[in-house]
Order: sequence, then C-alpha cells, then structure tokens
Amino acid sequence: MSDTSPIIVWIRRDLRLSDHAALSEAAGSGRPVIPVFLHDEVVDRLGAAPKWRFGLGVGAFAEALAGIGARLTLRRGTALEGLRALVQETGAGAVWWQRAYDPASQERDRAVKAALKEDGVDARSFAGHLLFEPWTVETKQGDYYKVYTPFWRAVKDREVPAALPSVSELRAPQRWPESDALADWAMGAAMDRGADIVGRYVRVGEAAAQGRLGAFIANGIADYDEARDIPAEDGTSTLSEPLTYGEISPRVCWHAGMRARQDGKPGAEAWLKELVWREFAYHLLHHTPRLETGNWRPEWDAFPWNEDDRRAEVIAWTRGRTGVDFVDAAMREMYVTGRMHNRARMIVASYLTKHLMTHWKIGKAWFEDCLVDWDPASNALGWQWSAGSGPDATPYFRIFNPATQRRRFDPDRRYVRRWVAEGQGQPPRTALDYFAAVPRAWGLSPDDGYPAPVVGLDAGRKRALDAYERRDF
Ligand SMILES: Cc1cc2nc3c(=O)[nH]c(=O)nc-3n(C[C@H](O)[C@H](O)[C@H](O)COP(=O)(O)OP(=O)(O)OC[C@H]3O[C@@H](n4cnc5c(N)ncnc54)[C@H](O)[C@@H]3O)c2cc1C
Repeated sequence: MSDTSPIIVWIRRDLRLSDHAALSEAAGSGRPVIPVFLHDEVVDRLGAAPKWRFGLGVGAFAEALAGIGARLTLRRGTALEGLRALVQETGAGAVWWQRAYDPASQERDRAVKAALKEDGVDARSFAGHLLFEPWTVETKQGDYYKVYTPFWRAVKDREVPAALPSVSELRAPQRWPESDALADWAMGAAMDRGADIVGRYVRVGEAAAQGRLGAFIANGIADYDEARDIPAEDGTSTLSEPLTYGEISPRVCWHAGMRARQDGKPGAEAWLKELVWREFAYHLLHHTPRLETGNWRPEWDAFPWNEDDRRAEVIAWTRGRTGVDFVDAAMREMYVTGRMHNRARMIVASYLTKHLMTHWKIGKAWFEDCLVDWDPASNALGWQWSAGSGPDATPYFRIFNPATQRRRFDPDRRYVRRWVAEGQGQPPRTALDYFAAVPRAWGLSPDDGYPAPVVGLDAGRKRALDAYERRDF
C-alpha cells in the first residue's frame, strides 16, 4: 500500500515556490505537505541584519504559501527536537529539505538526518542552493579546485537542468499543526534604530527577486562589464540578497544569463562568471571548512595581525569615521542599506587588513552583523581573498590605495557625496539616513567635522609592507 502520511518540508534558505525540488516532489506525491520553518540553533546564531532580513523573508514566504492555500508552520528550538515533535504530532512519514553547505548547517543536517532515519522517518535532502554540488567538480587528479579560473573552465559548459515550475497547489493535512507567531520571535531585536532605515532599501520575497532579475537582464546586463565597477551606478543585479535566502534560485539566474549571452548581450558572460564565484566560494567552504574560521593558508597564523576590535582605528572603521572618504562612504552605505558595492567591499577589506593591519576575522564579523546579503561562503572567501590569506587570493603586497581607487571609480564623487554628509551644505537623504540609523550611544551628528585620517595612507601602506617583508614564511 502506498504511503499517504504527510511530508514535512523543512524550509531554510529556500524561501520560494519556484524551482524548489523538495516542495515540487512533495506536491507531486499527492500526500499532504506541511511546510515548516524552524528558528533553530543555526538561525539563532545569525548576525543582527541577516536575522532581521531572514524574518522578513519568512513572513513573505508564509504569505506566498497562504496564496496557494497552504501554511507555514513556525517552531522555535533545536532542529531535531522541533522536527521530532512535528513528526509525532502530524504522523508525518517524511521530512525533506534542500541542502545547505556551510559547516554549521551541514553538522546540524547530518545529525538530523541520522536521527530521523533511526526513527524510521524518510529523511531526504535535495539540491537547489547551488548550480553544482561541491563534490561533483573535481580536478583531473580527483582533488577540489583551489583556483577560480580552472574551476570556471570545469563548469562553464556543464548542462544545467531547466528550472522547475512554481508549485501552485499543496495538499493540506487534515489538521494544520500549531504554529508560533513570527512577530513573537522578534528577529529584528538586535537592529536597534537601524531596522526602520534599512527597511527602506531591502526588497523582500520571490516576486521582488524575479522582478529584479528581469529588470537587470533587460536594462543592466549588457553594460555590466563596465558599470559593475562604479559604486555610484546601479550597474549590478543586487541579487545577492534574494540568493542568500533562496528567494530566487541560482539556476533561474543562470538560465537568464545564458539567454542574455545567446542574445549577444556583451556583459552576460562576465555576469555568469560572478555567479560561478558564488559556486567557487561554496566549493571551497565545503572542502575546507576552515575558510570560515581560520587562515586558509595556515602560514598566515604567524602574521602579526592586530586582533583587538576595541582599538580606536577599528571602531573608526566600523563607524565610517576613518577620515578616508571612499572607505567611510562604503561603511555607511552598508549600515544604511545592508549592502555594499563589490568594489567598495574590496577597498574597505584591504584598508582594514593592510592599512590598519587588523585581522580579517574582525572585518568578517562586522559584515556578518551588518549585511542583509550575508552569505557564509562568499563573505569568508571575500575576506580571505582581500587579506591575502585565502585561496586564489590577492597578494598581501598588493594594497589598494583608497584615494587612487576613489579617483578612478568615483571620479565625480557621486558615491562619496551620497553617503558622507559632513562638509556638504545640503547633504542628500542617504547621507543623513546614516545618522538616523546608528545607535544614539555613538554620539554622531552630521554637523560634526569630518575626521582627520586615523592613519596616513602612505604611512599605513608602509607599515603593512614592512610587516609583510619581516614575516618568516
Ligand atoms: C570582503 C568581501 C565580503 C563579501 N561578502 C559577501 C557576502 O556576505 N554575501 C555575498 O553574497 N557576497 C559577498 N561578497 C561578494 C560580492 O561583493 C557580492 O556578491 C556582490 O557585491 C553582490 O552584488 P550583486 O548581487 O549586485 O552582484 P552581481 O555583480 O550582480 O553578481 C551576481 C551574483 O554573483 C555572485 N557574486 C558576485 N561577486 C561575487 C564574489 N566576489 N564572490 C562570490 N559571489 C559573487 C553573487 O551571488 C551576486 O549576486 C563579498 C566580497 C568581499 C570582497
């Protein structure tokens, strides 16, 4: 006799109805489907902005499910306890989910799968957060890739299956399980005054993500090659935010990029390559979980990084008060919007790890707290790449000069003026938003004078190079 028990679909970073393998397969089974989101040990550890933004995404996804007559059940507690309780309450015979690839999620998922199987539950994981499962891309020697370009060559012509259609119906269980109220979780509690401000800049949910992709393919991708380096331009897709919560799948993005390439849009190949940087980051994190926690090149453990995050220079960096206008504009952009332009991320990361000789882990942790597009793999790789301690990294002696970078990539100061209020008679709202978003305890006002540089650009560069030359590895 075929199994008619409900299937629990455990929703995580896959807040979408389209191209969702676990939901599609559950819908097609004809069995009742109970979508569940758990505020579990992994969600609990998220930084302030990503946790808040995740909460908005969960709310939007619950509405999307309601739109097809289903419900999202919310529970708080450890994943295994939460799922076991739901299996008991609903008589579910299966718990399905889409895979995650960061070490904390993988550890949780392995334990959950083993325990549920032991209980006799059909515990199953599906692909969907990546284009290529990290273990399926191998060098000729059977090793993982440590350098991006050969990784790109290995995957660029692979067949990527078409995206799955949107799920339009789920069979309801006889009785829906009790659910927590999302508001009671207060996922934005650590955002302080920032939530109201950042809330103006985020775009939440699957429909918004698809709209964003459509607009980028129609109007942005053709010029992507040139425009993507200019932080004042709207020259990139900004899809990192919905991608990290799975409001859109990488497969949908990939096929849209491929079609644009076939249509002869010049920037399409460069954009596809960026999607593959995301894959590469997960490939590395999967094979070398230390990417998140320690120097990927262990010899860097001997480098005299400064590890004190209470130093005045580091506090100035986090608060956008270093006196280096490009760096400060970028740090404020992140505080206000929850995002930072990629060129700016590279500059502030270089400045912190080189001019301020501060350990990349401190910068990584600040980003983890502030970015609404925080992604465990891309953030870790971005920091180690910038610091020189990572795979395929920029060499430590290549030190971005933020002043030269500003002249090159923000020649008319549009970006700096957008974010740095001091010294402007009538600062734009964006620049003033910063002062409305930061904690009052920081005591900042747009009427303050703009600070002198915390370290001279030449002096900081020399200090970093001297330390690098004195290293004994
Ligand atoms: C120090 C540092 C920290 C970073 N932290 C994050 C992070 O937490 N989350 C995050 O998503 N990206 C991170 N990045 C990578 C990159 O800056 C962002 O992915 C990019 O700015 C997102 O903007 P977009 O969506 O408009 O990208 P687009 O230029 O439109 O690119 C399309 C997609 O490709 C992927 N992508 C682009 N560049 C990279 C890259 N360098 N590495 C990995 N994937 C990439 C993203 O998924 C992006 O959405 C970091 C980079 C650095 C240098």
